[in-house]
Amino acid sequence: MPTPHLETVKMDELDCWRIRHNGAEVLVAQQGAHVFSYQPADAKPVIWPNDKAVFKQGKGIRTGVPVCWPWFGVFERNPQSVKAMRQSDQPAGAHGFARTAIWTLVGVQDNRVELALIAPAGGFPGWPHQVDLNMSLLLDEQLHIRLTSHNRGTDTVTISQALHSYFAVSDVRNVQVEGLDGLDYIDTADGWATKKQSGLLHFTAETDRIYLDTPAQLNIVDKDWQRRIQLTSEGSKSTVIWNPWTERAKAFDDMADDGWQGMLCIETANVLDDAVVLAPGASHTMGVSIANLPV
Ligand SMILES: O=P(O)(O)OC[C@H]1O[C@@H](O)[C@H](O)[C@@H](O)[C@@H]1O
Repeated sequence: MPTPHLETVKMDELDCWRIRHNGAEVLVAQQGAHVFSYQPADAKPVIWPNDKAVFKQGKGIRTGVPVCWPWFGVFERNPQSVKAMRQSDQPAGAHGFARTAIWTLVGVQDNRVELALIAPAGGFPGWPHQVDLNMSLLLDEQLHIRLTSHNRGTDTVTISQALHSYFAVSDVRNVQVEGLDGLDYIDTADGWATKKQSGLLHFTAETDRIYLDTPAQLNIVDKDWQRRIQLTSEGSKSTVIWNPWTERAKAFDDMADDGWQGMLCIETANVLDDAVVLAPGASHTMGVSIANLPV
């Protein structure tokens, strides 16, 4: 049963919950187990407040932390081992089906909420595997998000996935990302060319990159807002960094034309060679802890 820390709220068509702890607040939609707001006590929002986001059944929410699973991004760009898991003649939606599935609330304990997406008998439509998902949200001085995939079936299953987090920034042109220096990345906005990061990452154009062998800790340094968003990941060695910039932003009906300026996606991921292989009975947890710290 919900404790006083959890309250139900409705956002247009979607049932959602508000979690509160020591002045901090998180909002999560039942559809997609989708965190769409994280407001630490006495601070600016950490999640991008997109006033054009839509809360409709069957449609992804363009902010917060969409759960990309069991494939990431454009299906055809996934490793063959991930693509082989799907059995369907229908077009495959970008980022998989978990982000628009209806999850179940399975536990509430003080400042922790657990949601689950249990595979039906025979698996999911077009993806016939017995892999259950559990999402744990823990709110203390940070927000801790943990996504566990558990293979209950008898076949080995390979997935790619991401916690596709949209962060609020003062202006993406003025922030930097620490922790990537020297890493190889795939520049998907430049024909999937492999490149090497030199120094801090800053933003001057559309950015859509997959960083490989990423460390457990990355920081968004935002001097104008005098803050650092510290991301500490587990179970992930790849990170997607995305900002649509001017032209691509205009093509989205759920983003203002200038919305790209105030957002930055840093996506804790298991993609490309970092895809997860789940033997029968095996589990894998990918997570991120999000802290709002002074610069
Ligand atoms: O519009 P969607 O499906 O939510 O995807 C948004 C973006 O998600 C990012 O993860 C991808 O790298 C981008 O290529 C993509 O455009």
